[in-house]
Amino acid sequence: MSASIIEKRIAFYGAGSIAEALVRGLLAKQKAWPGNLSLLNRGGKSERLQNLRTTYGVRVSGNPESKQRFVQEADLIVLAVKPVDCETALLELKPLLNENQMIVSVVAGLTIETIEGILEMSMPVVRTMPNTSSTIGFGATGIAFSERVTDHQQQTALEMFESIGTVTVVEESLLNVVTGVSGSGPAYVYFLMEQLTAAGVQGGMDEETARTLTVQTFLGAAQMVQLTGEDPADLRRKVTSPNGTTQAALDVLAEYRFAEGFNRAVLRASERAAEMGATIGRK
Ligand SMILES: NC(=O)C1=CN([C@@H]2O[C@H](COP(=O)(O)OP(=O)(O)OC[C@H]3O[C@@H](n4cnc5c(N)ncnc54)[C@H](O)[C@@H]3O)[C@@H](O)[C@H]2O)C=CC1
Ligand SMILES: O=C(O)[C@@H]1CCC=N1
Repeated sequence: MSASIIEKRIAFYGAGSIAEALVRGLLAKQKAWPGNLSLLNRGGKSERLQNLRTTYGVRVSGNPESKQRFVQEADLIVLAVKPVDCETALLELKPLLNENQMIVSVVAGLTIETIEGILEMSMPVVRTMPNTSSTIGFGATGIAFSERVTDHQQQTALEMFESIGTVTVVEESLLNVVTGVSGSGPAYVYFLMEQLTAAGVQGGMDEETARTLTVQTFLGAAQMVQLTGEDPADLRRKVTSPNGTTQAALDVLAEYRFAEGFNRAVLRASERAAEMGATIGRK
């Protein structure tokens, strides 16, 4: 059997933000045919599903019968519902699955053991933590495989996520930390961008000018790290003239214990992933 992702039929169980990000990324990179992708949601003819069909040309369904058919026909089932909806979703999937298919979960905190426990069958399970930048091919995904995943299936899953960004294979126990760092990470970056723009506006700039300067600053800084290979701490020191403006700003951040707060925030996200995961299947 071919490992190539383009030949696979993929059913996304849950048609929310991350499912759309993955679909858009795969289609943009021509790693999937729209006719091989189905986006399945709860509820009948929702406006969201119709929009997804119109925008991407994919198959969509919120109707239990056609949802079942799309799942049964699929090679890969991407579980993309909120943690709170996982148990119900897995119980709906259970009678429809066979061992030649592969489950690819993107759910924060949900362990391979919990998935296997709810399904009560030995399916190949891939646990991942992508992020929404996958939409534009700049995703960062952490990935771990259950013992049942064959080498071929690993290649298929890796190809899927490599086509929309970088992929890092990790021990499953690290995936909650991956969630804190890169799964939730884009939100921290957007938050910083919001603050930088707002400060520019407060200083007297118009919104557009502040936003243009902010976006280019983030793009430039990320590219500097990637293209020079230099340590961010060294690059930071090069911006920071002794007793200059940057030092003055960093002193204020230290006064507000920004580093400590930020570190706590990321670790709290990881903890939260574990907490959410622990509630699944314990009803
Ligand atoms: N949004 C993000 O940046 C990321 C999210 N994730 C994970 O992806 C999962 C989904 O997150 P989002 O896309 O943000 O959520 P979302 O709320 O946008 O989408 C979830 C979708 O699942 C549907 N759904 C719920 N129960 C269902 C069922 N039984 N059958 C079919 N569809 C059902 C809902 O109607 C909703 O459209 C979460 O578990 C989250 O941890 C992972 C990485 C990044
Ligand atoms: O906020 C959340 O729970 C999800 C997981 C990673 C990003 N969004």
